[in-house]
This record gives sequence, C-alpha cells and structure tokens, in this order.
Amino acid sequence: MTETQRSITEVAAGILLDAEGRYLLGQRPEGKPYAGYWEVPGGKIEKGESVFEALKRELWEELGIEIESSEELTVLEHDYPHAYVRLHVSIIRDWKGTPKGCENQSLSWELLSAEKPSVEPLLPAAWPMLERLRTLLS
Ligand SMILES: Nc1nc2c([nH]c(=O)n2[C@@H]2O[C@H](COP(=O)(O)OP(=O)(O)OP(=O)(O)O)[C@@H](O)[C@H]2O)c(=O)[nH]1
Repeated sequence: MTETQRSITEVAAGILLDAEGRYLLGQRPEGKPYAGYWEVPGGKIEKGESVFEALKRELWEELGIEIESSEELTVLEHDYPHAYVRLHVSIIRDWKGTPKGCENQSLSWELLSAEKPSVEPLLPAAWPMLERLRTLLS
C-alpha cells in the first residue's frame, strides 16, 4: 500500500480528570506497538460504534470504570510508522469505580499543573492533547 492509500485508524481517548486537577496515564502493555510508552486511556473505535460508545467500552475493559458522560476536547491526527491515527479526545470528570490496570498495565495520576508528567516516555500524540487541556483550563 502506498502512503496516500493508508487508511485512518479512528481512536477514542479519554482524559480522566479528578477534583484535585489530576489526570490519569496508563502504560501500554507488552505486545502492542509502542509497548512501555505512557498514554491517555482509550483505544480503537470499532465498526458501528460512536466515539462515546468506544470510550465507554475501552474504559471498562482497561480500567474497570463506568462512565455516563464525556466532554469533547479535541480531534487530532498523527502519522505513525505503524498507522495513521485520528484521535477523538474527551474529558471525563465523573465515573463509577476506582481505575485499575485490568490489562496489567501500570497507571499514574499526574498533576495537570506540573510542567510535564512524572513518567516517560509518552506517546507522541499524547503531548498535544495535554497542551489543549491546559489551555482550556487555564
Ligand atoms: N489510547 C491512546 N492511544 C493513543 C494515544 N496517542 C496515540 O497516538 N495513540 C494511538 O492510538 C492507537 C490506539 O490503539 P490501541 O492499540 O491502544 O487500541 P486498542 O486498545 O483498541 O488495541 P488492540 O486493537 O490491540 O486491542 C495506537 O495506534 C496508539 O499509538 C493516547 O494517548 N491514547
């Protein structure tokens, strides 16, 4: 397949934001592209799913939490060697349950007011979404 024929992978990503101004990052498990990199929770949107439905499913599978609502933050695209990805990024302020690493992934709560996260490396496309969030909330 040539570059111009690359299909777009649609992804839903959810920034969990708590009352203390912290957001959640998860570490990509072994076996996935960019294993070991930190990311905002989420995953690929399946055929027939809305962004919210995908987010709800992914956050249940990955973190064991239930969400009833989300706020759209931004849509951004990133050209990776393995895929051309379009990320639909939402903010989630309310959820049921305590996030845990259901896929054995490590989790880290990070302060939005900090200059950069305490964990690294981050997936390249995670940086612009955090920038967007800071701009919105500042
Ligand atoms: N969840 C998430 N994915 C991101 C972020 N940034 C980013 O570039 N991506 C990209 O979006 C895609 C998400 O796919 P994924 O592999 O996590 O999706 P998934 O859980 O459905 O994977 P699976 O098909 O292996 O089950 C990957 O290509 C990943 O590199 C981010 O902050 N969060």
